[in-house]
Amino acid sequence: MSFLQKLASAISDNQSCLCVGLDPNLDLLPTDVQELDKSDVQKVERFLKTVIEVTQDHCAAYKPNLGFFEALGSQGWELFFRILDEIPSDKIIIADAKRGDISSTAEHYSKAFFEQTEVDAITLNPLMGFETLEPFLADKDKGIYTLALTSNPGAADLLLQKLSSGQTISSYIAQQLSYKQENSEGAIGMVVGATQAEDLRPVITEFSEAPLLIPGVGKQGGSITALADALDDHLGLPLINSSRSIIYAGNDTSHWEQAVSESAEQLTHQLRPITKKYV
Ligand SMILES: O=C(O)c1cc(=O)[nH]c(=O)n1[C@@H]1O[C@H](COP(=O)(O)O)[C@@H](O)[C@H]1O
Repeated sequence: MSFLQKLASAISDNQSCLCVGLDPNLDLLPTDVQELDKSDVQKVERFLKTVIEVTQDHCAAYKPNLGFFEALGSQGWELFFRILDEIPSDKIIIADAKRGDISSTAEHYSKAFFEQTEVDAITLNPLMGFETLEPFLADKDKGIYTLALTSNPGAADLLLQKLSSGQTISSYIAQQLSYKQENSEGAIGMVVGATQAEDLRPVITEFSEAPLLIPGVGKQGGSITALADALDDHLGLPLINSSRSIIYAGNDTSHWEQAVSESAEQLTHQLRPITKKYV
């Protein structure tokens, strides 16, 4: 099944465009997990397995962020593989790795993620130029999400700067990606921040069929209403990511698993005006 077919099925089967971000921070684990008589890696494993178990009825995708696994050392990398095995096979899995390097290195990043793991997609940084994306685009069963307009304040430092044409760098990236998609097997998507709703439209208009990965709702404060408005004419399927507001939702309660499940369910419900446009 192609990446785009799998993405469409994952969203329609779950009636949800929610992507649960797996960002395991040792300092934020629920108290009863922190108090387990186990190693840090074992605690994180227990935590993430439970998060996946209690959220899988309410989401279309999971996005493990490699930084949080790499911070646990070599065992963290092994844990990443075990966590991938826990994710149901009908979910989209996005490795949030934000890689980007010269082509010969990119070929190895592509092998590392697309041949050695079961992920469906990877996040990429296009700063080194568009040819660096090519090694990830040979297979129609795989997708890339390229940073286009990030959710953080620093998006203003570069991505929202204007070129002499008057176009922002974000819009230019989107335009170039749409040209690249014409000659690529793999699916090209874009990362755009929910916190940037007012600047989103000119960017996504340049590539209206792009699947979107949209972080920034929840802890970063992006508005779902403003996002729904900005996505009004967009054709590509969106995945809306939230990490901390879901996976640490239960930290102040004794039944944290239930709070995690409820927060995923609630966000899926809040995203309904967006989801129903696409299913
Ligand atoms: O590529 C990403 O996923 C990403 C891009 C971006 O512009 N902003 C952004 O927050 N992210 C990631 O999305 C997640 C957001 O986490 P929360 O703010 O906890 O929902 C983190 O894993 C970030 O690294």
